[in-house]
Amino acid sequence: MAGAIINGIVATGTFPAQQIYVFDINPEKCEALKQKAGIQAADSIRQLIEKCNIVFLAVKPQNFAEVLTAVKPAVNEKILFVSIAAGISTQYIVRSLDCGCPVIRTMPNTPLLIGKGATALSRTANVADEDFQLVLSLFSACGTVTVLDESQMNAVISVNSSSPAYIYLFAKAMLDSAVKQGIAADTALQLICQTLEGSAEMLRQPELTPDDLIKMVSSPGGTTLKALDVFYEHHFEQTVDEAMRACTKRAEELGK
Ligand SMILES: NC(=O)C1=CN([C@@H]2O[C@H](COP(=O)(O)OP(=O)(O)OC[C@H]3O[C@@H](n4cnc5c(N)ncnc54)[C@H](OP(=O)(O)O)[C@@H]3O)[C@@H](O)[C@H]2O)C=CC1
Ligand SMILES: O=C(O)[C@@H]1CCC=N1
Repeated sequence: MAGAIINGIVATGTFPAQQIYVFDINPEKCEALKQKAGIQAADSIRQLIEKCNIVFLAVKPQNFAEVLTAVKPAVNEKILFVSIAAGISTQYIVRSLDCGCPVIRTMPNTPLLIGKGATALSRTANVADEDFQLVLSLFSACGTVTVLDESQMNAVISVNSSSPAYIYLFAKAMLDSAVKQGIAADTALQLICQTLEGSAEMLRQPELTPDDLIKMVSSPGGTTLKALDVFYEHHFEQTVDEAMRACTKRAEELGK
């Protein structure tokens, strides 16, 4: 994800590459990011903290304790932290650093790689408006941004951030079925992608609800109703609800 964010920021010229530093515990990944995006590499977390006044925390939630322990000796209240980690609260970051640093908690998604991300953000009360606007502009350079209360930041993972995986799974299942029914995979993929894009655009029409849209497709006595019958028989909506709640539960566990 760090790579996706850096590439987005550099590609859109939102921030000069020479002013961006990266540190990854794996020197090869660090070098690859440096070469690909034309940015600088720091030798250690400490050096990174000393060079930067906005620090993105982009490690897995399981690595947060060790990273914050390494950050703590060099931290000061002027550094703004931007976390992209699932489940990690701003309170946890502030408490671990034992410093009243401003913190922005974000939840981006992988379509950010192609400038089509959807990022949710929340902030601690001491984040300056101009700093928040700057971080909003970094993410909005690679997609849309939505500001939420932090209390919603675990649940939103299931909505925008883990959800690309459910959509890819659905697309894969459609693709497999299309191939089994004799349609060439590349043809089916094009049709599925255009259908997903078109359907998303239809969902954006404020006067049409998802139920209205389902009705528009479902001719009486026709094919769609037969397909929907199978989905309902297999409790499709309940399955999606259970999956999204499992996602949120895992975020809560990761934050403990
Ligand atoms: N993937 C996604 O779609 C999304 C991910 N996120 C969040 O982004 C974060 C990163 O996820 P993702 O990019 O998938 O994970 P990755 O494992 O790909 O990236 C994290 C990187 O941090 C490195 N790392 C581990 N420990 C340290 C350390 N102590 N100091 C410096 N670097 C370290 C890892 O190295 P190593 O591999 O050796 O451990 C790895 O290269 C997570 O918190 C996740 O919740 C948020 C939204 C979407
Ligand atoms: O699977 C994960 O934990 C991360 C967070 C959201 C998307 N990927």
